Amino acid sequence: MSNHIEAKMGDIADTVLMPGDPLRAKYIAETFLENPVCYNKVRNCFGYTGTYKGKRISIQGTGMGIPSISIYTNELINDYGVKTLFRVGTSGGMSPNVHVRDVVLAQAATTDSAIIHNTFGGGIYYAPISDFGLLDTAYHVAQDLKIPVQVGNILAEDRFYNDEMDRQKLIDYGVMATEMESAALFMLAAKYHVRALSVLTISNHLMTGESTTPEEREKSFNDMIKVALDTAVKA
Ligand SMILES: O=P(O)(O)O[C@H]1O[C@H](CO)[C@@H](O)[C@H]1O
Ligand SMILES: O=c1cc[nH]c(=O)[nH]1
Repeated sequence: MSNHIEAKMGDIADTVLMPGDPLRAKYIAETFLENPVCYNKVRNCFGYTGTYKGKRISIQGTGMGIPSISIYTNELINDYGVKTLFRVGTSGGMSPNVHVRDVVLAQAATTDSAIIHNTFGGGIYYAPISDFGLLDTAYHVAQDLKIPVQVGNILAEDRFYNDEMDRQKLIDYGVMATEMESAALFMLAAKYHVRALSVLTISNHLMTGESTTPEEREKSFNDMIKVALDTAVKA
């Protein structure tokens, strides 16, 4: 048991998919895993372990934002020995090159997070990046599955509602889409020498106004999940 997860040691696999929405964790476990067992209901941040194509995999909801995912990432790594972490989340499109329902592999996560800056202090602006091995495998898994993916820099921002961000400048510098967690996931994975990747689905587009329904955000986006699960099996 850790501060926010009631699982016993050994209940959680060494590879974990991490959706922000705990109900998406339930959906993934019940839809994709064989023999899913729920190991966590603390704060309704559901966690499940089962098998996928013979590999033991866990799915852990993380809640929204860098403070919340940082708690689960720290505890999964340090209290349960997790070695490979995939965020599977929704993301707001920014670049005109991405569209609703597209899958994005986050190569790096630009951020305005004070947590990241305060970790280093001074004039350091740390560049959180995903694990290249996972990124490479996910890219080729997606090609094999004939699921189009875009790879590149995303934004992990502290505020969902943020009308002060100069989004056009970020787009001009190659940032494709925004979400709220990947920078912390990548930084903590680097700190503890484990592997992390974010596989995202564009749920809405901030510049064009395209959108999806809350039900679709909870229950669909199966392409993203298949890419993450098949990468977990191969990586
Ligand atoms: O769909 P999830 O994984 O929660 O991710 C995105 O959705 C939430 C905002 O609605 C934030 O957590 C953001 O990163
Ligand atoms: O953080 C997020 C996630 C999805 N869509 C957004 O606009 N922002």
